[in-house]
Amino acid sequence: MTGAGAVVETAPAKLNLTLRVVGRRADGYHELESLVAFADCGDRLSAHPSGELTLEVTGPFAAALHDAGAGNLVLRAARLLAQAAGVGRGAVLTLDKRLPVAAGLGGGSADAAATLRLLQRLWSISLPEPGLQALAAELGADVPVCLLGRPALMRGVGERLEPLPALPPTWIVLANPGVALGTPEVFRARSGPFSAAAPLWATPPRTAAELAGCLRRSANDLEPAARALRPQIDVVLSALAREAGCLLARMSGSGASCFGLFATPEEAEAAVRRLKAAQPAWWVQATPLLTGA
Ligand SMILES: C[C@](O)(CO)[C@H](O)COP(=O)(O)OP(=O)(O)OC[C@H]1O[C@@H](n2ccc(N)nc2=O)[C@H](O)[C@@H]1O
Ligand SMILES: Nc1ncnc2c1ncn2[C@@H]1O[C@H](COP(=O)(O)OP(=O)(O)OP(=O)(O)O)[C@@H](O)[C@H]1O
Repeated sequence: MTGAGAVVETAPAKLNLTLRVVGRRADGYHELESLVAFADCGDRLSAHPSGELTLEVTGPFAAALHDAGAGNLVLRAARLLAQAAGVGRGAVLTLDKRLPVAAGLGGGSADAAATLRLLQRLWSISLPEPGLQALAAELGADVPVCLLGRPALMRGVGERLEPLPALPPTWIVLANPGVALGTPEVFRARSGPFSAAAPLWATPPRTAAELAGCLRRSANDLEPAARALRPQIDVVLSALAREAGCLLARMSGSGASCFGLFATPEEAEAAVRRLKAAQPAWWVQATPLLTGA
């Protein structure tokens, strides 16, 4: 329930459909080339007008979020926006945490981006797009793409975004084995040569099967390091790949969440039923891909 004057935003899960690590900057951050898209499931954020800035976290993954205080990305985004826009007001914020935490689905980044959108509405302000994107980049590498919120080719450390034409209708099964994995740990553990940048496709894919075919030409370069740190990822990937109709199984971001690509909701939902029965402790969801159409 949201009361009078409340505004609501969704914070969709981010998927790295491909992720190439193409270099490393002098400051230690890695240069990436990643096809990013979003799933139609995520956290929910609501806000009421108030003089103070407060945050309450609810939902299935509230307890997994160790920092619901000042360090939370929602409050950091709110303070940054208020400062940049010269706003003296606050908000009573409620975050319904439905995405697993430290899971490769960009939950915190999606929440930060949703906060920027939500509070602009609540405070009746509209920052110019470049200024807003700069605030997003200050909050985290994945926040700019979450602010864009549509399929995009992400380069640099996440600040160079090329919006893409709509992707074909596709169903996603998300699976997380219930083990957290921190992004810095995975980047530290990555070894081996950097990938070369590569074109995504000659012509945009028209079906889920064609999309899977294009994605197969790239990988998630963070997968080997993440799998070595959390062997449960191997179990998730092979379980997804065995499901009837699964066109591609891959890890998202720095893990440990993985996704399977399906052409139909029936196949995706049947896979979820079987995976939940076999692995009751996993978080498993079927959801459409947000195609950007
Ligand atoms: C792996 C991805 O999720 C792919 O979309 C992102 O690159 C990570 O995005 P994020 O979680 O928003 O990352 P940040 O919170 O900015 O960075 C966390 C840490 O990950 C490492 N990091 C992050 C991004 C990047 N391109 N290179 C890095 O080496 C850095 O050690 C950094 O201190
Ligand atoms: N609102 C938030 N939601 C989730 N995590 C948050 C939030 N605010 C701060 N954090 C912190 O951010 C860290 C990363 O959490 P998040 O769920 O965004 O990871 P992730 O899904 O692996 O992100 P990415 O895909 O961007 O690497 C955690 O250590 C978490 O405590």
